Amino acid sequence: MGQLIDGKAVAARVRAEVKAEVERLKAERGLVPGLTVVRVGEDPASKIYVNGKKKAAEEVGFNSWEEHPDASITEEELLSVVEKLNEDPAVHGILVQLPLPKHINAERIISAVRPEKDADGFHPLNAGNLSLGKPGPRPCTPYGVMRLLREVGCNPEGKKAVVVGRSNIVGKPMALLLLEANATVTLCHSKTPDLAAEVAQADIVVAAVGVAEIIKGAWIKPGAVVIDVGMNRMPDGKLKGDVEFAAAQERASFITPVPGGVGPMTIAMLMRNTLDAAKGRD
Ligand SMILES: Nc1nc(=O)c2c([nH]1)NC[C@@H]1CN(c3ccc(C(=O)N[C@@H](CCC(=O)O)C(=O)O)cc3)C=[N+]21
Repeated sequence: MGQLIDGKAVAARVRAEVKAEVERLKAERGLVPGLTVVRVGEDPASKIYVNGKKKAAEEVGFNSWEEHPDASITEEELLSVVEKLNEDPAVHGILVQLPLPKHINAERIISAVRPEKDADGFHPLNAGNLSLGKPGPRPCTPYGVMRLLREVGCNPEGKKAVVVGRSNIVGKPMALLLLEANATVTLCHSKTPDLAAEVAQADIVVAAVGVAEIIKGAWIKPGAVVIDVGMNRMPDGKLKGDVEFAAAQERASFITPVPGGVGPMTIAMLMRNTLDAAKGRD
């Protein structure tokens, strides 16, 4: 029976580390990191996340602001909101909450954020730096997954890692981070002919598909570490992951729950990226 990976507890530890560094930054340089979240219109799922972020920012001692324009804002107007934040020296981290309304080209907005202030690690320059193995902000969810692996003593080096899902915000950067950590990485997606056979090879499985319980417990190699990034809202309001949890836990050595696994880490790593932006990276 696999051990639970307590994402809430690890996230609290990350926040405590960030908090200690913020105190030092304040004392030594009189600098308070600032984070602004831009949330366009109303999206109920986004609200939970933004509230979690606000609480975390407060806890670690950041200045934290929210810009909340109406869904009717034009692309040009939103670009000038981003431009204003780019120019504001008190703002070290900018996060533009996705998804954006359909009339706005999200790619254009993300590219408008100054790469140094890109708290999400979504800017093309930062995506490029990740793929080149150069420093820079890392996408918060895969960055958090790497931290969870470390916490349970799972060093990816020499292991077979299978990532399911190839999104630009989770799957692709996840594969790159695991590769950087010297895993042998397979990136699976909707056109993968035999997903079960791929997953069955994996010492580390990262599920980031967005389909409830698509990864069956019986596929898991005994002793594998299973990380579930899925957050699927069921009709009863409960959250379910991408992994068939109980059956997978039978075989795994470690497994993340949903909720309480990867989700809280995403927010904690956002704090880490913002702190690093305020410190100035080299
Ligand atoms: N630019 C941008 N960056 C993001 O990182 C981003 C985004 N847009 N848009 C929305 C998604 C969603 N997201 C979540 C992160 C953590 C939890 C989280 O902490 N979830 C808790 C449970 C929450 C619950 O119970 O509903 C958990 O998994 O334990 C949720 C959602 C970040 N996102």
